[in-house]
Amino acid sequence: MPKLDISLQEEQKSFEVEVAAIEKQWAAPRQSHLKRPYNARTIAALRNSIPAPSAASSTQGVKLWNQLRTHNENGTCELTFGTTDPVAVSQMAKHQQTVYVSGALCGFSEVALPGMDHADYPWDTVPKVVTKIFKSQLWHDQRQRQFRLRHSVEEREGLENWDYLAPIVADGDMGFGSLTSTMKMAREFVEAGVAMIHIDDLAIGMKKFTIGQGRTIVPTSEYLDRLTAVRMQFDIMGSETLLLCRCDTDHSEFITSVVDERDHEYVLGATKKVGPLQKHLKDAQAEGKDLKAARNEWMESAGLKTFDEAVEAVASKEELEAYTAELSKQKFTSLSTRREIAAKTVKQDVFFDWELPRSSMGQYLFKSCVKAAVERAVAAAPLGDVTWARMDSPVWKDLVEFHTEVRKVFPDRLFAFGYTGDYDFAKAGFSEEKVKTFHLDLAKMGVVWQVQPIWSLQGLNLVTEQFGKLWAEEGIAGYLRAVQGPALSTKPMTDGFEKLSYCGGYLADAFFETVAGESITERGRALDFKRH
Ligand SMILES: C[C@](O)(C(=O)O)[C@H](CC(=O)O)C(=O)O
Repeated sequence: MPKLDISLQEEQKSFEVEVAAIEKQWAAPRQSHLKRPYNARTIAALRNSIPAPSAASSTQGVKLWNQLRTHNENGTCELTFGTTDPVAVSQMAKHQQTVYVSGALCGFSEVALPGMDHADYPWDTVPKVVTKIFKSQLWHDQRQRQFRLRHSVEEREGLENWDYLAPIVADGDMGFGSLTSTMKMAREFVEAGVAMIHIDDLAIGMKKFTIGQGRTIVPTSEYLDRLTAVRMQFDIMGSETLLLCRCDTDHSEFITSVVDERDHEYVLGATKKVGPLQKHLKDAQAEGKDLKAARNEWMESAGLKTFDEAVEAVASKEELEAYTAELSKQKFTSLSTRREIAAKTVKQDVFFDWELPRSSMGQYLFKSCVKAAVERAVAAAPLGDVTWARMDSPVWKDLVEFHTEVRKVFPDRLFAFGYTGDYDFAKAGFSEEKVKTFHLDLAKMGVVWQVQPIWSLQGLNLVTEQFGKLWAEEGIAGYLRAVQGPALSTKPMTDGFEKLSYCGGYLADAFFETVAGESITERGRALDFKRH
């Protein structure tokens, strides 16, 4: 094998040049808000000796960044939706600035074995869909450009000119494994041309949106490690790709471990001297009792509380004040320190055991609240560009609290928000008027990117069902009335077979012409002009 033809001095010099370039990129306005736990020298040494294929992702990332910053300045927002279909994406170009590739949708329509969104599909499923979508965008961009440029400058004035290259935002779920799988996934996304990916704090295999029970988050430290792994991979590739820090802390019921003291405030323990939950369940099983009922019975008997609530339950007013005053001297306090403070400030013994309620898989019970989500979002913010606290329902008070509190620490923070298909706005107390301005009210708090992630599931299902009925009942007459007619007469025209432009006929002709000369397509075009 030939050796690299480079002297030691040249090698060192090119390394120093690379380090300087990285430092310059990190200091530029696009990235200056990011704080890494590593330095440019470490990253430069982790790079290949030729540039990584990240140009498209960088271009799209910067484009998205500028779009979002502009929305932020104007108090407006981008409203997009999720799809995995290139045809749908081509129409989105007319009304949306961005495209969302949803993991849930990929899990329904892009895998051999579909299923409910438990993020249980292979780790490269979503990156592959991004590849498909981005290539389709490039194709539309190319065929539109070629179509336009075969016309004179004057003629072009009246031709469509859409921005087909809408930045793609994609679902990276929880990173799909350890640090190296998270890095591989991030790399595939960048190579696919993604503009932004989101990474959440759910435990692997613990995304449960069906029965609700059992949604589990990882410790703050593990969440930050995931985000750092993605950031590092972006840096190794020198890409400008955006990282959206999503946290699913809202309504999570468990946490996998108590290794990080930042989470201790929210872990629930038994405050009554009961036996362990697992033993109670085993006994119930042996006796043939209903396990769900047995679990509920145990939960009620255990007096579940956080440590602070346990203190509050036994302390006098003065003792509680002394406890709280001592506690507020530091930002995060571990359980053992909390115990020490309680021992000093509260006369009565505080019984609290977070081991007793642990699940059969070892999870601890977690009491989710907006404050916990805010703390995670604040800890994560320096690693990413945008923040999203996924919420199960649109509780306006919580939304205001979350975004206001994060902005107290990061005044320019950009946020994302996801509308799930079954949000019950009426139940959440919204009037019709308030729903109408909901997205704009959110935008005023910096929520500049808003997505209906699963439109393809709810919307496309609905449209397909309606069309299926019409077609079965009315045949071609129904088709002409409800589909072909409006598609051909809508202005701007819904792409379909418009002058062979949308379907790429002229682009294919251009390839033939370039290779074999004009004559090869003459007959075909003559026929085409007759048709239109
Ligand atoms: C955004 C999401 O991650 C997705 O996969 O599309 C889902 C969507 C949903 O459940 O509506 C999520 O919010 O977790």
